[in-house]
This record gives sequence, structure tokens and C-alpha cells, in this order.
Amino acid sequence: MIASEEQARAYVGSLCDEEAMDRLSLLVGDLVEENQQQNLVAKATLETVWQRHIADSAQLLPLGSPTEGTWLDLGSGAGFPGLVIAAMRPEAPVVLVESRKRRVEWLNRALARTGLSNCRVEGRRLEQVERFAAGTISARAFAPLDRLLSLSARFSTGATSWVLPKGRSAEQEVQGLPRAGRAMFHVEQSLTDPEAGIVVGRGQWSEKS
Ligand SMILES: C[S@@+](CC[C@H](N)C(=O)[O-])C[C@H]1O[C@@H](n2cnc3c(N)ncnc32)[C@H](O)[C@@H]1O
Repeated sequence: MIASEEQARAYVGSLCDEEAMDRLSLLVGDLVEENQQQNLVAKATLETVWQRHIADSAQLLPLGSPTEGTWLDLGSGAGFPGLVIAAMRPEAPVVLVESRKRRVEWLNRALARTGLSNCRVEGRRLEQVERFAAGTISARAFAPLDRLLSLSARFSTGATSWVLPKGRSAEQEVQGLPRAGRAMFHVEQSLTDPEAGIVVGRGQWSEKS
């Protein structure tokens, strides 16, 4: 379990190169500043920002398929987890979907600051985003699992990986799916919170799943 800022940095560093760590450090500095202007993340979480946000996002990288198609992050907010994935894998295409204007502006500024050209922001509601086939779909604190799957099903194919941090409710939310859906997903232990789970799966979601 990652239990300190030092461990969080070391863990993230084990998954990416030094340039990526520099980009993430830049993002952390900017996030702390921007959080004084708008409520991007809970203020208290900034004291452990590497644990609560950076490592919490980075742990999705080995569970997803960043080299297979576009990584789609739903409701990115301050950029978690999608912006962290884009910063760690600058060659992998990432799409961040976020509907709130000021958050979209922050995300675009963060991309410009870090010089990331692999990532674009869809500044609108997910329901209005034109369909494309996603290699990985991630979403943290976006919507209950059944609604999340309904909203994003049209972006999934048989080869799509799903990586969905779900906190304490992970197992319960999977059990609440129809039987075929339950078979598609399992829960991985979060490395940043002993009580949290990550819903992981592969395949195309349809309402008949
Ligand atoms: C609770 S925040 C989580 C942000 C980020 N994923 C995180 O974990 O820090 C949920 C975000 O999803 C966005 N959102 C909610 N519904 C959306 C939709 N239908 N389309 C696009 N963005 C949406 C909200 O504006 C908000 O920024």
C-alpha cells in the first residue's frame, strides 16, 4: 500500500521516465495555484496530492491498454486520471471529456504548459461527444457504474479495457449489474486506499450485457 508522499512519487516514477515526472511535478504546482481560483480538488487533499491524485491515477496505467487505441477519460475535472495518463505516456492518444467551462479552460492550459500534443479536451457533455472506438475507458468519481456504462457504451468495442476507480462501493456496484455484465468485470485492490477498489474489465458494453 502506498502510505506516504515519498512512496507515491517512487511508485509513479517506477511507471514512467524522468521527463514524465517533471511534467507531473509541473502539473502539481499549477494545480495548487489554480485551486485557489476554482475548487478543482478538495483543499485538504493537496497535502497528499501525490498519493490522493497522482499515484491514484497512475495505478490505472498498468490496468488499462495505453498502447492500444485512444484512452477516453470521462468527467476529467482537474485531470484525474486522464491528464496523468497523458503526461506519463506522451505517445498515447488521450481524450478528456469535461463539461464545466472553467475546468475545460484549466485542462487546456495544463496541456499547453506541459507541451502535451497527445491529448485533447472534449469540452462538452459526454452525451454530445461524437462516437469513436476507445482502447481504454477510465472514469473517477463520474457516475454510478450502471449509468457510467450506459453513457459510454457507444465508445466501447470487444477490445476496450475499462478501468474505473470506485472507492468502497466497487464490489457492490459490480454485483448490481445484470449477470452477463457481472462476468465482464472484476475488482482490483487500490494501491492508494486499503478500502477502495477499481472495477476492471474488457469488452463491449451493451444494455443487453
Ligand atoms: C466529481 S468530479 C470528478 C473529477 C475527476 N474525475 C476526479 O476524480 O478528480 C466529476 C466531473 O465530471 C464532470 N461531468 C459530470 N457529468 C458529465 C457529463 N455528462 N459529461 C461531461 N462531464 C461530466 C463534472 O463537471 C465534474 O468535473
